[in-house]
Amino acid sequence: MCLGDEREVGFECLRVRLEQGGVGGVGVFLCLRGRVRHQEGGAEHGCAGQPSEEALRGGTAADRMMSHRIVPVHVGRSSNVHREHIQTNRTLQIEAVLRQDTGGNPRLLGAARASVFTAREVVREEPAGRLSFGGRQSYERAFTDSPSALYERVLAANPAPYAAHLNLGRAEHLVIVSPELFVRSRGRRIESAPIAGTAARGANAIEDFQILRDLLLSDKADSELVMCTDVDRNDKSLVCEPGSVQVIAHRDVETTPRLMHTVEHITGTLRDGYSALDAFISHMWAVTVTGAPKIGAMQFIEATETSARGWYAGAFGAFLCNGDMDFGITIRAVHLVDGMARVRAGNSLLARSVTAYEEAECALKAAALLDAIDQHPGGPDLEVPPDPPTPQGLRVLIVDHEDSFVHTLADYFRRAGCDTTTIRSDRGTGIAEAFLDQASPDLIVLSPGPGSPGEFGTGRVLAYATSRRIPVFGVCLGMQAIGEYLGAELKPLPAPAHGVRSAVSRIDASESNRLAADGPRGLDAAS
Ligand SMILES: C=C(O[C@@H]1C=C(C(=O)O)C=C[C@H]1O)C(=O)O
Repeated sequence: MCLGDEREVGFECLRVRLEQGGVGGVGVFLCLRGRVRHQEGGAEHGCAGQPSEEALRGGTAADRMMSHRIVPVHVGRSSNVHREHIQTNRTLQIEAVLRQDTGGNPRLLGAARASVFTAREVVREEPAGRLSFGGRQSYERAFTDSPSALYERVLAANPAPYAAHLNLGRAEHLVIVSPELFVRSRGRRIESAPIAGTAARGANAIEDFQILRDLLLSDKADSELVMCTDVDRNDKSLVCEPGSVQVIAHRDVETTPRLMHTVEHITGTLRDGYSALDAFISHMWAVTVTGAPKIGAMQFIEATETSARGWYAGAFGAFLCNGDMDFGITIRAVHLVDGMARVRAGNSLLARSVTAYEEAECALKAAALLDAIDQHPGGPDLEVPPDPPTPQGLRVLIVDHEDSFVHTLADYFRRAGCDTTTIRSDRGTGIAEAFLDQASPDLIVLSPGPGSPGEFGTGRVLAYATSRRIPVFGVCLGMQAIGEYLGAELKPLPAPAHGVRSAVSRIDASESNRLAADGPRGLDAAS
């Protein structure tokens, strides 16, 4: 299928091919260009169909196998969808915007012109409460690797619900790991899931939680998503039964290994006379990659994006023989052509957007892909920090006082290369000396536990360790046991603190030396 100057012509081509039907195969696999800009001088080619001989000769076997085929199938009847033409609006002249943005700096105005991020200056002109889309950040690298090898690397690092390696012919490839559903249908039910609101994942679950909390509390992310939802509901109302359009999830959270997003899920039931293809057309182009209100946002894109989007922000997926369809949005995609790998990224912009943040967000979205490109055999080596030296073979005996951190503790010691044994301490009697002799530990770790040390006969283990000069490390109840053994008095806290989150503060070296010199008597055992 070719989308040329007129989208309608393109869709009629598609419709004709779909309605030919009757040819074997499972469905029509499509990848649509995400351009909203008209191309002077005629139609574009190579969006689908058989790849050229030239393309088939190049690349690995896997690259060649990824060549896609169009198989006509029947998916439904003709469209009644009302279509609107996109008017080209060039009142905001790109050059003027760039000059304003760069203050006429020739370095920025020169070769980097196409990647200068001008969104804020332009958006500032926009009425508040309007969502525009900045799809202008483009990153590129020389690329000589195999496209299928890149796909495997990218996918392994970024598992995604909409992933594909498409051989587009003429040695042009797309590698896509998109998190975003464009629109899908199952029978009469259609569904989309606009994403707006992005943050980098934290280093661990605790950081993730804080980042997620900030994202959910972000007014800006909320406004972006709500505006997207309004447009998406509007898209659905064009083809759905009255009253059937529903937001079934609001600001749901979806994560990829490097990012977290807030997402809506919106469903509707197709009206009689409309097919999956109508649903596809009515959602074009997805609000999350254009903006709101849609037509004005597309005019903004026309006027301000300095290069045509090409495949970026289009859609890829399949129309199936049973009339269903499932399409993802072509974002998080690497476009491979002419020995270059290009990654484009964009984001939602509001009048209150701050350029630096938006720029950083684009870079963040592209980073996982760029890292995978850079890892190719001829690319720069990834810096892998050497493992810290680990004390091999130290025998650690962990005395278990019925606590829920015992095996976590053991895991820490194992990670450090220790040979770890865990033994449950009998209540009242502790650990038999014969066992301690047999274990012959280099370190004894007294675990946390409920109650007080005396209940576990910890004194017996400590006496054993002292007599043989074996170091002891105590955690919580274990530490209290050491304190009590050395004569400290234990007092209960005013209120139970088990399982309650509390701040941990770091004390400096002089403070810890003072505490050590004062001995455990100076400590409130509960602190
Ligand atoms: C357009 C992109 O991302 C879109 C914009 C998002 C946002 O503004 O937070 C999130 C996901 C996508 O809908 C992209 O990755 O290039």
